[in-house]
Amino acid sequence: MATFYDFGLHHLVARALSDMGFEEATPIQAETIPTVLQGQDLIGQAQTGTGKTAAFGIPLVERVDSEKEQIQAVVLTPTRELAVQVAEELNKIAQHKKVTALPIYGGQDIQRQIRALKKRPEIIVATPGRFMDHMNRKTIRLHGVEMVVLDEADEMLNMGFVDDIKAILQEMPEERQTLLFSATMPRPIQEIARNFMKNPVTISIKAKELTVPNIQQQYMEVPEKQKFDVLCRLLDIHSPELAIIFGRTKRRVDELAEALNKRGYGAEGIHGDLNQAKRDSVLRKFKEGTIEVLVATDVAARGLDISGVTHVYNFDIPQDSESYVHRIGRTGRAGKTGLAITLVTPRETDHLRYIEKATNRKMERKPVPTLAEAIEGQQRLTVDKLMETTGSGELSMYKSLAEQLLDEVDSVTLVAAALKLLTKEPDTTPVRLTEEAPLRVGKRKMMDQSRGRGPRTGAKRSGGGGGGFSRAGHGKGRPAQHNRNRRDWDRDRDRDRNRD
Ligand SMILES: Nc1ncnc2c1ncn2[C@@H]1O[C@H](COP(=O)(O)OP(=O)(O)OP(=O)(O)O)[C@@H](O)[C@H]1O
Ligand SMILES: [Mg+2]
Repeated sequence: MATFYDFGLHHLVARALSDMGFEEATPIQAETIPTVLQGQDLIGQAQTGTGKTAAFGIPLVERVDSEKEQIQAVVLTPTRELAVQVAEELNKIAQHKKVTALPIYGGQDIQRQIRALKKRPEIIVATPGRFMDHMNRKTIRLHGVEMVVLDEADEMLNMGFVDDIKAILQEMPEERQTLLFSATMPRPIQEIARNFMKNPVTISIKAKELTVPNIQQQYMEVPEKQKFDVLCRLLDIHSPELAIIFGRTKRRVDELAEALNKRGYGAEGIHGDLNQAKRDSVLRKFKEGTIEVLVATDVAARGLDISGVTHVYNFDIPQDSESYVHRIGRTGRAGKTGLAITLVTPRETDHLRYIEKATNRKMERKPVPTLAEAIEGQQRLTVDKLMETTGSGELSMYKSLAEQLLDEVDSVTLVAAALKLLTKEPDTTPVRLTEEAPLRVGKRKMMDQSRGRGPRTGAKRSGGGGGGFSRAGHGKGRPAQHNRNRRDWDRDRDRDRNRD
């Protein structure tokens, strides 16, 4: 394994990595850092949670010159939260070198961003919509840009973003270095990418499967009407430290979060229709553990690195295999283990098979948990808490009371009553969830797969075609069922573009 000293990094960068607890380079870092340092264009693919951010972040910080006082590197990300997170990681790598990474994204006060830009940060991490806004206002100067990174490159080059990306890249100096990173890099996207890269090398960490082995993958076949009760039972059984539940649409996420709260779970939703202050506060509460359950659309599927996420539940099966890979990749990061469970209605099993085929990994079928198992799970949790408290040694003020009580009731009855009080018993409060139509595999998708091309990406985006990078045929094979709710798909990227 390579250590960071092998790359000949500036000692201030090496020191920062050691402060961050990075000892050895991950495989994608070991393979890409020397190439990126040489100035080569590159497409980097490696599984979720394997350190792609630092794979581009280290050479970026290494190569920018703090004396130059101009923007020298730009990283583009598909969501605002990811822009913030990537900027944070870059600033950690840059903590000892006098280099700053500034996040620029929609939903944040633009005047504040303009003031921050005047301080001449060396690196900008941005969502495309707000970045274009600054380009048009001429509040961002790009003549000094030497490196551009598209994080989540396949998502960025999907139809919803490609025109923006093209417009942004046209404003950049020709002789720049362009880097693309993602855990999924479908071939059509790589072909698009070649249009604006110079002889890129592709570095792909060889793995039999697209997903990391430390995520246990399971599925359950459940009729639509029973999905919510099953989800509640699963939460009771697993008592996750932190869990993300993915729903198909924004409405679905709102309804799920409300329903979970009614049943006594600390949950909040995140999606692109919420204002940024709300999105920020929900994510902050989740990271702090104030809420244990984050209900999300695909807006939270990519890139987010939140430690302590032990479980991912696909309440609705994701519509394409890329979405599946990224969603479940929110757990099992940096070598940790995780559990991902997908609920699938009987009519969606073909769709599940398509995902399995595309990821080259079978999900383990599990029976639907029973009510008894849910109760048992909660009881176990209570017992654990109780036993932990017996060891805490701060019970003196309760002991005489306990002795008094034991004079009146026998010990078994007393402990049983305490257990009952402490246990969250299954809650059957009625909830309202609008039913979703089953997601079926499109004919085209199946055909692509049988021809060995893998599924197309970009089916979920509507509009935005043309612009040189889009390809004929995009958007045609969308399963009919998708159309019904299309306006409700979380198209956060469009909001970034149109409204900010
Ligand atoms: N060399 C390293 N040693 C220890 N930890 C590391 C190292 N490199 C990265 N990490 C940590 O691993 C975690 C995952 O990294 P990162 O978010 O970059 O993954 P990723 O490959 O971009 O995943 P995704 O595909 O989901 O975006 C982060 O918490 C990061 O700080
Ligand atoms: Mg990443």
